[in-house]
Amino acid sequence: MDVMLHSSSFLLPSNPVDDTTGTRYALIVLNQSLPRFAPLLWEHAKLRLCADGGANRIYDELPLFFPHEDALAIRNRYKPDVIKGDMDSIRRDVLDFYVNLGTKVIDESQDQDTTDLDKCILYIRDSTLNQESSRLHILATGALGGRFDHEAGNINVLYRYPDTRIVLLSDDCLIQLLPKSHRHEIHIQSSLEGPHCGLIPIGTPSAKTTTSGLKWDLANTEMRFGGLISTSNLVKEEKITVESDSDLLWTISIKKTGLSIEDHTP
Ligand SMILES: Nc1ncnc2c1ncn2[C@@H]1O[C@H](COP(=O)(O)OP(=O)(O)OP(=O)(O)O)[C@@H](O)[C@H]1O
Ligand SMILES: Cc1ncc(C[n+]2csc(CCO)c2C)c(N)n1
Repeated sequence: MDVMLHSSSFLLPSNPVDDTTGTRYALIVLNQSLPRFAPLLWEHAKLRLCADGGANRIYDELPLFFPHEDALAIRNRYKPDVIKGDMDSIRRDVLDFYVNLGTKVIDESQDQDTTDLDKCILYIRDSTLNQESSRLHILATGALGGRFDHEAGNINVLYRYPDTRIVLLSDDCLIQLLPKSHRHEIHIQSSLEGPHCGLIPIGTPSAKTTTSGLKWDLANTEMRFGGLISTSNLVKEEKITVESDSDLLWTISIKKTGLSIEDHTP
């Protein structure tokens, strides 16, 4: 079984690991408050999308990260490549502003069966930047800590596209899928993330999960809702390994320190 490597090095101001592994990112801004590390993710990303009302967040909140600079200059500098969704949340003034800047707008108001996040994932998967030899890793901000139906829809996207590397982010934590098809090695950026973490068998129960590097490791342990699931676990080592007979969600806390704008402004 192949090993899949995971690292939250996209949270690092400079990206030495990704410079060597060549990982390329696409960013999706959802319609919730921007996390404090939004400018950093923006700079790392090769492709930047706003899901419908996410564009309002870029317009309204990005200038607040740069209180000493002109708001218009910031809005011009942080231009999304694409705004996609059912367009029921983006404001008219915001839409007009980005259309004038040359952002591509894709109105899919006819599709009321998939979420705006879904629509953005499909755009990235079909993008010419998403080459077979080097797939884009997708980071989605504002995915957690809001309305529960939206959160569940966001998590469902991880299961809809299990072959696409997607990380859901909030200010406080991140979530990603660990497909059962691989063994997983998670390299912990201990200055930026942890120690709280969890392994959650949300889609289907797991008869056997085995881990190393956690305070409460699992050894061929069963996990299921209604029984044991691994919440409030703690990272003990720099490398965590996970092997399971089910797809699992991995979640880890993001530290409050070391990720503010002052720490990375070029
Ligand atoms: N409170 C929230 N919690 C988590 N994710 C959210 C929340 N609000 C929005 N999102 C995410 O941002 C995307 C765009 O948000 P937007 O508000 O434009 O959606 P929407 O389709 O208008 O939602 P709705 O009509 O259900 O309120 C959503 O598809 C969802 O992925
Ligand atoms: C069973 C079922 N439940 C809810 C919706 C509604 N819905 C799901 S995604 C979406 C788009 C949000 O931007 C909307 C309105 C549906 N179509 N089918």
